[in-house]
Amino acid sequence: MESLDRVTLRTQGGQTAEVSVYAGHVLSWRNADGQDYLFMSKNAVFQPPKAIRGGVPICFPQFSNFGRLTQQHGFVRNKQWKLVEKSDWAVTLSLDYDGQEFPDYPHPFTLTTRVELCDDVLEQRLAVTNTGKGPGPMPFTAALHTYYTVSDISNVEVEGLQGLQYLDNADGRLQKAEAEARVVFPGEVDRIYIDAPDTVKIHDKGAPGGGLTYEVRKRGFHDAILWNPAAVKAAAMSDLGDPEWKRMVCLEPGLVVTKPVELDPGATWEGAQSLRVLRGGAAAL
Ligand SMILES: O=P(O)(O)OC[C@H]1O[C@@H](O)[C@H](O)[C@@H](O)[C@@H]1O
Repeated sequence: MESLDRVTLRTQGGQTAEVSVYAGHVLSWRNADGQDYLFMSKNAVFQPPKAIRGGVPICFPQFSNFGRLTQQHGFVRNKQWKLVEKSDWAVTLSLDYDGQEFPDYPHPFTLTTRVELCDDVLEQRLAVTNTGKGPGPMPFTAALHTYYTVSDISNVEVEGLQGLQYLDNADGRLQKAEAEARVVFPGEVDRIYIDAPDTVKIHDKGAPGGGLTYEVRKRGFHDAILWNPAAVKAAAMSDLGDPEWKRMVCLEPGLVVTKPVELDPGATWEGAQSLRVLRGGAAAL
């Protein structure tokens, strides 16, 4: 069995984040009381090449089936990455792809992720360089597939998506308009919001201590995916049991539909997300 090397980041205030070298994957983000803001399934499998169910899987060079690969969400979440550098509060990991393993993706690239923990903010950057050793421009889609811990999905409202167009994965990818100021989860929700704003908030009214808000800021990623599988789909997932699906919601900065990227040889693209937890009056529940 390959080992799943982990790096632990710490702030002076006592927050921690664990990052796995396998998959370049943020596994946890805990406050000083040990509360994990990122959901990790009890049934998650930490055995390469399985994708890890929870934390922040990186979907690249393809989100879902938006691309030519047969692997849902691409292949970097199933690969061993390299540790580039680390300090108490930041880590950089990278993955080199030589363009050989997947005939449908003959584009060599270097992918880097940097995770920084600073006071109450977790920042994650993703950068990709087309090495120029493949055939011309490199097409890709991507997402930071972030799983948040919630008290119960029935307590969750997502703010910032009203008026946007979205592709409804739970309804044949029909394009629809979001009418709600606060999106709720009466059943399966699996949507790609097109050209989403750079700040979206997840309100969890049932979180201990009077509720909390996850403030998700993104840059470089134009779209945002919102996902909760609900009972029927969750039952079909061996690494997400019942009632665990009630304790998670995914909000994923994505580069999927708006302005698809064709990265020129030698060029670099960079995107990032910055996560913060608001409580009390700041949470505006
Ligand atoms: O089971 P996976 O491959 O990790 O994917 C989980 C989900 O990821 C979401 O981003 C997709 O929108 C869903 O359609 C998908 O089911």
